[in-house]
Amino acid sequence: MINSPGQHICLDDLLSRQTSDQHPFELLSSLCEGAIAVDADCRIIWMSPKYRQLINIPEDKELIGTPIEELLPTTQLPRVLKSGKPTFVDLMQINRRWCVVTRMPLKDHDGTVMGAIGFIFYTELESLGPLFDKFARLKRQLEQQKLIRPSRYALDDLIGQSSVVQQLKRQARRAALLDTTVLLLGETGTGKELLAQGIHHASPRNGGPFVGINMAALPESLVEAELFGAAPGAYTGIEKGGRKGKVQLANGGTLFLDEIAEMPLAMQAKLLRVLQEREVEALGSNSLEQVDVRVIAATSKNLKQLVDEGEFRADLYYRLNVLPIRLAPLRDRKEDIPLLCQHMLESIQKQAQIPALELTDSARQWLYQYSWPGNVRELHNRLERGCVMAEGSAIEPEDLGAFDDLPTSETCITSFSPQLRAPSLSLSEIRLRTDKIALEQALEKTGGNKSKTAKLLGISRATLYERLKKCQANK
Ligand SMILES: Nc1ncnc2c1ncn2[C@@H]1O[C@H](COP(=O)(O)OP(=O)(O)OP(=O)(O)O)[C@@H](O)[C@H]1O
Repeated sequence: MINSPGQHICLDDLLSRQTSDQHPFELLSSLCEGAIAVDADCRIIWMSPKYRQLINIPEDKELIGTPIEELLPTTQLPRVLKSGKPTFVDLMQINRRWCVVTRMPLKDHDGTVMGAIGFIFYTELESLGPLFDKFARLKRQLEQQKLIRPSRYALDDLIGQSSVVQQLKRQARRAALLDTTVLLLGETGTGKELLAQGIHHASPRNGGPFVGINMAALPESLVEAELFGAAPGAYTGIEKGGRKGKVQLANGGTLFLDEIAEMPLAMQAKLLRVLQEREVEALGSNSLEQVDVRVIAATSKNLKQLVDEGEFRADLYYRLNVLPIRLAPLRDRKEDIPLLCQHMLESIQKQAQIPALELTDSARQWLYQYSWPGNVRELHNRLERGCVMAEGSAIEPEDLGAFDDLPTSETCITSFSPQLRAPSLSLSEIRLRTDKIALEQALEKTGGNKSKTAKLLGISRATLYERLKKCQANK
């Protein structure tokens, strides 16, 4: 999605162009595959005939005044209204069809947002085939390059004010000055790779390469050649002059071995030789090559236990465990969450070029009480999701997926609602009935006001309309 803050359509200018036989919006509509306009309350004020056809609305059905979310629950026009900023070239699914859309705010001469208009430019995405192909090619290249990762981060990029993070940075700075092997221990997503890059960056080796390899991402048959290289003729298809392994590529710098516990036992012996003798023997070669690498290994597993179970070589374990550094899980340093959120939201919004979005108080509270099994990576992913799902100018808990994994409230409701006690009900039927009871009660409380009902239930208006529709369809 691309957007640009300064662009909008001036409603007054548009209306002044009205001729007796042509509505001003129709002029715009002739330029595209369909268009829809809403007022400042998000109610439909106009829809082009082509748009009607696309969403299968009969010509004689009156739509003026209908809240757009009733018709299109996933519409992004409310967001454009709130932010006052356009979004250019976004993909949207309308009636199971992907379309390229552009949305613009409608403003008066004073710059007040009076409404918003959405245009569909392409419904036949085949014409965009070359663009999708290019995207797929770049994605493939990126995935291949994930095996060799340059050092992009310094220790200052490690965000956190908590005493554990401050201590971690001190340990890392000391480790950077020594040239010994470092073993990073921590759950997935705690920042082990980030720390490895930071250590390399702060070390005297920072002029040399940082070569990362993820042992879990390599099929066992490729490990030897990828890691230690292959001599010419070692196997069919090998390059003429042989192939350098990651160990040779890291010469003079740092080799980061991620998920070291996944390294096959036979390869562990070869790695030990690199650590002890500083020499490497390429696959199919009978000569040894001197290398000067500093190894930083990382694991989320209990390596000592793997040693006891015979899954990991004891001698390698002791060689790697010279300087162990443990990274705390996010649930043990929740005081870092606000600062992490601030940095991550800024970077996500800058990268996606979307307007700034705040977290609501309830979203902040949820972030604080959640247990974070996926640690900082999960926090980043949830914030990214929040930026995509949020409909207004703030991110709500449900935009972060707060309720996705929770057992639904039916377990509580069944205890007091006799309608839900029938033993023959399936879980989805119970869920549907629970939703229905909650919706009916909330609508009654708010006198049928949908915005207030959504707020009361802690869901967006789009979700409310979606649930109402589902309940109606399953009456
Ligand atoms: N303290 C931190 N400050 C800023 N970003 C962080 C921090 N910790 C982790 N991240 C970010 O979280 C994501 C995951 O971090 P990283 O890949 O270093 O974790 P990991 O422990 O190596 O995970 P895995 O074991 O699954 O490979 C990355 O995008 C990283 O930049």
